[in-house]
Amino acid sequence: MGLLQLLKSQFLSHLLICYVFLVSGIIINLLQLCTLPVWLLSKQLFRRINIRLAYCISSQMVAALEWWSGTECTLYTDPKSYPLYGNENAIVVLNHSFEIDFLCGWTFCERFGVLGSSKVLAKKELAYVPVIGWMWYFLEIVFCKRNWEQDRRTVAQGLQNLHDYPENFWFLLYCEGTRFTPKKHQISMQVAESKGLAKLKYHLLPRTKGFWVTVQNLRGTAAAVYDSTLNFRNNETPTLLGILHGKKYHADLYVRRIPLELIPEDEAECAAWLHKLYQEKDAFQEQYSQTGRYPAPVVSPPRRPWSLINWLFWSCLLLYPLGLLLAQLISSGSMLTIFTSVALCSAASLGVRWMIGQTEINKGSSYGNKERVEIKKEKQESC
Ligand SMILES: CC/C=C\C/C=C\C/C=C\C/C=C\C/C=C\C/C=C\CCC(=O)SCCNC(=O)CCNC(=O)[C@H](O)C(C)(C)COP(=O)(O)OP(=O)(O)OC[C@H]1O[C@@H](n2cnc3c(N)ncnc32)[C@H](O)[C@@H]1OP(=O)(O)O
Ligand SMILES: CCCCCCCCCCCCCCCC(=O)OC[C@@H](O)COP(=O)(O)O
Repeated sequence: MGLLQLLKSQFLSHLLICYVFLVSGIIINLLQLCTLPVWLLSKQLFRRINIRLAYCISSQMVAALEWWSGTECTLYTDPKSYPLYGNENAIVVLNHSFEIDFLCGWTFCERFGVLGSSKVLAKKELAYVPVIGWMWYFLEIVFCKRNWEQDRRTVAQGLQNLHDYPENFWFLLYCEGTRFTPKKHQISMQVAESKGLAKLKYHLLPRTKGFWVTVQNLRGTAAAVYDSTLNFRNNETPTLLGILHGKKYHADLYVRRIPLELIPEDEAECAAWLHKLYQEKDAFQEQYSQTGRYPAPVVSPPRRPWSLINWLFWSCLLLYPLGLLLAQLISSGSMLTIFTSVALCSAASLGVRWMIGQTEINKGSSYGNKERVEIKKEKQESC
């Protein structure tokens, strides 16, 4: 084992990375809070400042993926579409089977210069996650309760607000609505059967309402849908903990650019279009699992140094005072102070472990786990 590999496997390294992420994140969240009065003076200035502050947080996770774990991300796409990536607003549709799929998405955002402004239709629970969830408030991320009756107005309003967004953004939509598990797959295929839809092998049945409302509300704002299919080589199941331990993965992303005008306006036609898209995505997955390739050439953008520079900046800024504090603590010899410091470090470490838990599929929600009869019963009870 090399020295670097040894360093990556050490608990102390992980503790320091988490410390930098958590403390810098909270400082940035506080700075974001201070930008609120700017909204009253200039909404666009507020947005531009918050794009940059958000970049300082999300790019730390990208740096962990690209520079700490050395994970490689390969893009397969049509070379004619390539120059448009990062230079237009787009709706990204991505399969939802991996714990770090969002992080690979962020990596591509970083490489095409839209990381700070990237958006997602996120479940409401994520809004309460410190650092990331709080950062999202200031980025005008659209949250949903995964209950159409409650979401239809708020989601449409959130999307309308993005009409005059001052910088290019990608809006990520996981149409499956939840991470893939064998049980959720089995239940969603029962729904597909009952609706006379073709069965999917690698995806859950897509939820069509969020897609339709997104396309309708971003017409004139977004130029295209980027249909994206992500896989990892060697059947790996990557995790955020793996990244933290410096494990290297290799992600392959296939992107097709579909102009927004090609998507039907009528709700039922739009839903049928999405179901067809997922059948095509399923075929790409099948091809990938058989051949390890997608039907497009490799046009990979290289990783950029900015995420690493940002990470080194925050590390230097926060590790220096930590070192001084530790030295003072040890020389003070006060057991109470040492005990309090150890307790604080443990609490911070547990806090980050809880945040990482949010990305773990086995700790995922029960959404999509229930039979249709149960859902109907719950909806009737809540009425
Ligand atoms: C060049 C490079 C290109 C690309 C790079 C890639 C990506 C980078 C881009 C951006 C990155 C940005 C940010 C990333 C950072 C972090 C992201 C992290 C995570 C956040 C993700 C989430 O939180 S996912 C969860 C939330 N999102 C969604 O749920 C979206 C999808 N859902 C919907 O659209 C839903 O319709 C809804 C949420 C709007 C409403 O929910 P509801 O449950 O009420 O849905 P429906 O009305 O659709 O459901 C009822 C109908 O569904 C049928 N049904 C019942 N059971 C099932 C089942 N198990 N499966 C499928 N369908 C089911 C039911 O029969 C109902 O049908 P009807 O016919 O009666 O309507
Ligand atoms: C520098 C690195 C330091 C590591 C710090 C860890 C920080 C953790 C950040 C948590 C980010 C949360 C994003 C979670 C995205 C996600 O994957 O959400 C799941 C939902 O789609 C669907 O949920 P479900 O229905 O439960 O499958």
